[in-house]
Amino acid sequence: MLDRLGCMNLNPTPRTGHPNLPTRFCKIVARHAHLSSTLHLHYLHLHPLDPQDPGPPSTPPNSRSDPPTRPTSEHASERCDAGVSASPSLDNEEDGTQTTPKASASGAPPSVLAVPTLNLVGDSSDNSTAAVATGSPAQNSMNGSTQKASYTGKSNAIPEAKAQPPSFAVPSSPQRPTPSSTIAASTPSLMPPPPLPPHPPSAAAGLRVPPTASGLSSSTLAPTTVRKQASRKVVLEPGYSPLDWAARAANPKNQLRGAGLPAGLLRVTPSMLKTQNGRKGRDPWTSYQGKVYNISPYAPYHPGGKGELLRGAGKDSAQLFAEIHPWVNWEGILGECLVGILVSENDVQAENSLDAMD
Ligand code: HEM
Repeated sequence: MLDRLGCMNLNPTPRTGHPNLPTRFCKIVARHAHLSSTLHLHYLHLHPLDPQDPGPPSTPPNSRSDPPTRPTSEHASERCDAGVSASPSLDNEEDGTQTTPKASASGAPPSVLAVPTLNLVGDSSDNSTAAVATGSPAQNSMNGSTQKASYTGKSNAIPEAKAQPPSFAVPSSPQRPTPSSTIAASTPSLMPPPPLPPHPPSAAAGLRVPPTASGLSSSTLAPTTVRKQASRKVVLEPGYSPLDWAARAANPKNQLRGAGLPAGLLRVTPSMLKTQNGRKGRDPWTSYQGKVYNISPYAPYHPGGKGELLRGAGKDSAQLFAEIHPWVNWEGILGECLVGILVSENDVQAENSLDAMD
């Protein structure tokens, strides 16, 4: 009877949606051979899903006479496992030596029994037979020629094919023997592996400074440390802050140019400027951009100290000023201290000669 079950499992059942069901069922039967009669009934109840299966036999299964040498559990399991693909053994049972009718063949025409026998060998046109051999619905969608290549058509090769299902030739890229390709080869979706990501640029290439037309090198572009000099500001006396100076400069009565000067701007020669150095009771004057300023009133307000400011007395202070604090608004601070304009010695001599002619 178990042998009959194995034979019945050979029938292709693509409509069931679970092609592996017969195989699993046979294994269960092999483990529980003592319940074989009951399971047989269950199977016969499920079996009519096969359109070619006429359904349960007209006679009760237990009324049949099983062959005396077959009903062992091991043999049943072997036949079940092999029965998925072992159609040649079925042929042996279908020959004239087998007198007992098969369970699935009860009332079925001989063509039904011939279905499993033919198609492992080479009938590529019958995909349903190949589905029996593989037991996978997804594999059923594959063409039969591939399965034919896997099954050599010899009965002794069938158990090996069962133990290791045929590979359906999804050519995994030899350049990428990755697990993803293996999965793609074994899964029914057959989705190709994702493309390799582009190689990221190397760190050296990303950090390299491209050559420039100006010829700057990486050492030139390297951050330089700005060395900050210590402040040379002095502590001013109370009442001599920048705001105090601004308040004093805003009052024209303070006469920041100096006492005793004419109302207009003086024409100051370098020799005259040189004598205005702050000594001998003379106010210190300095020139800046062609103009002469009396720096005497600003000296106590100078943040850098009086001594620093008087370094420019009697001469031009443009260079010193630019070296120390070019951002300072000279004219804005010393505008009210303007004495005159700087002229050359020749210009003064010519002017004096003209005055003499008059
Ligand atoms: C001979 C020319 C001068 C010298 C040698 C000189 C020197 C200095 C020095 C050493 C400092 C301190 C800088 C620091 O370390 O913070 C200073 C600050 C200052 N000087 Fe002069 N100075 C001169 C002319 C002037 C003039 C003519 C003015 C005004 C028009 C002026 C306005 C200032 C101001 C406003 C500061 C403060 C700058 C700041 O707060 O950063 N200096 N000066």
